[in-house]
Amino acid sequence: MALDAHMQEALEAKEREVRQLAEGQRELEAQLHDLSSTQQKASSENQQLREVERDLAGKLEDVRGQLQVTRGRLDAARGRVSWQIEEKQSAPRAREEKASSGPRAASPQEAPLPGLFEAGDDWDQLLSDFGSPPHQAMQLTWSPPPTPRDTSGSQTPRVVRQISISSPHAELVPIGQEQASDLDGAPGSPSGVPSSIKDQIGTLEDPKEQNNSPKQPVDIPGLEARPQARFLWDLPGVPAVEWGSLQTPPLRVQLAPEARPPPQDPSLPPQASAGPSQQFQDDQGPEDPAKLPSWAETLPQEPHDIVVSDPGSGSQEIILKCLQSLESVDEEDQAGKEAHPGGLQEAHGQAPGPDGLPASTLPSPEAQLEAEEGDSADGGLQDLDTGHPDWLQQDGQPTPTQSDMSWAPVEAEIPALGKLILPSISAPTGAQPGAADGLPESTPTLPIPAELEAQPRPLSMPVQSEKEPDLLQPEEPGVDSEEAKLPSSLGDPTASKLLADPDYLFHVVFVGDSNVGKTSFLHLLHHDSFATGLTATVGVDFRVKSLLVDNRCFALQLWDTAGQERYHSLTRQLLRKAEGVVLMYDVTSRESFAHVRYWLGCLQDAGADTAVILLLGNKMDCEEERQVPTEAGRRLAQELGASFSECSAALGHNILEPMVNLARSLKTQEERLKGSLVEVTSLKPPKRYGCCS
Ligand SMILES: Nc1nc2c(ncn2[C@@H]2O[C@H](COP(=O)(O)OP(=O)(O)OP(=O)(O)O)[C@@H](O)[C@H]2O)c(=O)[nH]1
Repeated sequence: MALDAHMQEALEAKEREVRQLAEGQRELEAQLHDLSSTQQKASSENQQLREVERDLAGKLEDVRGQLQVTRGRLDAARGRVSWQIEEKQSAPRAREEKASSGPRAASPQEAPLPGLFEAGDDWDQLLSDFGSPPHQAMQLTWSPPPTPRDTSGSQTPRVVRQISISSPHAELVPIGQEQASDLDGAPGSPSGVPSSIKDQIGTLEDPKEQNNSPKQPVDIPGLEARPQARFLWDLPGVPAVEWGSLQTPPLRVQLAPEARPPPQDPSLPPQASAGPSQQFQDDQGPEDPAKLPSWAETLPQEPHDIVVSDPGSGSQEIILKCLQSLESVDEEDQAGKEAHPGGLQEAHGQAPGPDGLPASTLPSPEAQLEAEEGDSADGGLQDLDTGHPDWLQQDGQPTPTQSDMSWAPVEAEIPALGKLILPSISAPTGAQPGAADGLPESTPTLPIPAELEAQPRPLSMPVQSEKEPDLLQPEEPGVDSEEAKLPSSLGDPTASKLLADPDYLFHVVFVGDSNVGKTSFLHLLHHDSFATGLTATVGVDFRVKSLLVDNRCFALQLWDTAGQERYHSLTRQLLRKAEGVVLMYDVTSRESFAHVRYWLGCLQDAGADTAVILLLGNKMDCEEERQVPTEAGRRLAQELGASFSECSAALGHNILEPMVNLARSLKTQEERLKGSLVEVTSLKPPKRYGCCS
């Protein structure tokens, strides 16, 4: 019985436990239910949040796109407005200058356009700046900003090249008249620069000083008035024969003055570190505008002249301005052509100012490119040959032309040139003492332009003076001098003929991130010297390189674009006409390599699908800092269907060879395209005429 009673109690206790457990289970189930409903709510909220996020991202993207468009428009508007302001201001300024006695030194205060091209531009502020008349007369010059060295500021732009554009005309004639009696023929002294001008450009006569001095904008009153001036590609009514013809007055070469560097402005951004390239700049000590290249200008006296002061930048300023006024130019140009074939002032409704170039004189790059194409179709390639003196260096002895006889009277006889061929102009040996004399590298130094590039009609490019020591050819590995060479001499009739009538002309655009070395590469290609302290490219620049490859003369019009983002829209414009594209990256910068795809996208956007692409990794001399293996470059090139090469602009490795290969590829591509064109046309049914015809 006792056992039964115990059992009974135990059973009851168990039952109680079971009941408690069941209750606990119910509670837990209830909690679970609560939790799952909470979870459901949370997940639905999550879902909503995700949708909202997606919405916001889309809107953000839209806003970004709009911002970009707005930026582009502001950029274009800013360019136009600044030009218009300059034009308005230039007339009174010119009068002031005439009234003032003595040479007018470039004033750093008045040099830069307000805030132009600064990274942290407040666009509204800029526009309002442009909208309100400045207190000081603005001049057609951009001064380089002071360049305090700060290696930490890698994103800040390097010194912006100084730009000066004016349109001399009215006062060029007296200058030209003075010229005959005012040539000193001294090395480094440009021919045809009247003493008055020389006075104003101060240190011009001393080539060494020229090398050691910073580039300064110099306002030469005598070179500013040119009511009818038009840009090179836009010279209606100008007989082609006038350009480069030996019947025309000789080119006048004007070396820019070398002046003191502008006072340092602490508000301006420090110069960006160039990464591995720093070593080259460090050699120079604290960078100052002295490293900016000295410059030269050669002006054809008739009938339209453009003065561009920026060594090594060729037509950069002109093109930049053209691109800035892209939107308005076509109509205005058209109107101007109808109303006033000699110039575009009327189209703008502006009185011709003494030194102002109306904005309408700035054709779009497209117009320019088309003009060039038209010209080449019409009259061969004469106008595209810059007369670049590369071919003069075959024997290491530049041959002077009529234009530079006063510079280097002993060098050679004046070659007989084809009537449309503007002679190449070589600078005297003394023009760049640094390279030739073996001056220490620490001499401030930008490669002094000793080459005068001439752009004949209608590309009446300013002629630049830059020295071209004969370094490249011998150093160029892998390039057979028989296969790839520059025409030897203007005195050589074959060379002259080739230059006068190249077999091929191609537009090649160099693109790539800022600092990868595009300008350095091109500088080396043209001047056979590595340019230290180069400034960041502004807008675009172009030169023509003549190459003799496989017994064919190639004129490569090489466009150097600015890697800085603010100029990408300009680059995209150029890419539309590109036949060849050099996608350059820096082997020490993974980022620049990654951006190759971005540039390729730009190329595709521009519709230049048939362009021949060369992928070029620069700075291969910086092996220690290398971030992009050669193999990666090769693979990418394979993927893109591009040719590939690595080079070093600093050492001069692989400079000419890739260009030679590119020329060959361009030729092949052109032949291929021509072939397909023929096929298409031959498929056309013959024209049917009416029964009466
Ligand atoms: N070590 C080394 N430095 C180089 C080489 N090529 C160029 N640099 C340096 O790289 C820097 C940029 O060169 P740039 O030629 O101005 O570069 P870029 O691509 O034209 O730049 P943007 O004009 O801004 O587009 C300069 O400081 C050059 O001295 C090279 O082959 N080796």
